[in-house]
Amino acid sequence: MATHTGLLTVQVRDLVRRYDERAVLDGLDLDIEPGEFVALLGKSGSGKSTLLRALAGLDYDVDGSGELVVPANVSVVFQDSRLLPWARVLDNVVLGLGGAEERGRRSLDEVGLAGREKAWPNELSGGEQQRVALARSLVREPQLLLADEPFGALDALTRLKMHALLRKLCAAHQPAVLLVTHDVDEAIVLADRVIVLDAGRIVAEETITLTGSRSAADPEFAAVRSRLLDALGVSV
Ligand SMILES: Nc1ncnc2c1ncn2[C@@H]1O[C@H](COP(=O)(O)OP(=O)(O)OP(=O)(O)O)[C@@H](O)[C@H]1O
Repeated sequence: MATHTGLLTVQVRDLVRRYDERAVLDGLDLDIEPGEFVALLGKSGSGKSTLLRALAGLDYDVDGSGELVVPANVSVVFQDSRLLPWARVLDNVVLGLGGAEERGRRSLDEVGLAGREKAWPNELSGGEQQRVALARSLVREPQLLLADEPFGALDALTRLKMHALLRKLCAAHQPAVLLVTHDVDEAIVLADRVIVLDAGRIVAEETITLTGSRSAADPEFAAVRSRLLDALGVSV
């Protein structure tokens, strides 16, 4: 059930989610403030997508318990764009929002796709399709944006462009964000706070105080990366 608190955008207390009696989330606590960008790292199978699905309300049939407060207006972006292949780009963006064509056009302009309104999804590159998915999410002005490895399938150069775009969009729309990623550098570049999930709980947290373009060459960047890799059990 979705509830809006006004104080915190997300409030998770003692969240448990089980598959076949195995606790994948094991008493997890998490707060996200309005407009805060949180990146979630964790080994494969640590429960990142399970947490995201719980926040998105997409796991109503899963066994578990705990307190979960999320806003009413949540958008989700996945690794694949999940556009409807039989609907043109603009129609995908405004799907279900009667009479929102002008807003949809503005959203497409914001993601750099002005002029592509009438294109079919399969006429776009993977990166362009993810831009449409972002436009579709943000045109709804969500209080919370959940993103599950949204750039995971893109090449390195396109990823960098998408990082810049996402930062710009978040500055303009100011949703709270929970971004699941495997990429430690992506987490540091984008987030206000990076958390690490292990064995169903948050085991490490870094508040990112780097300013400007957040260069990996910055010694502070390297120090944060090293602590996060440590928490992930990766020795370098
Ligand atoms: N529907 C399901 N039925 C049974 N087990 C599941 C189901 N969904 C997830 N799991 C299990 O829960 C655990 C956590 O899965 P989850 O997808 O949340 O991990 P993840 O951290 O997102 O992994 P990855 O980084 O590989 O995407 C895994 O062991 C997975 O096999």
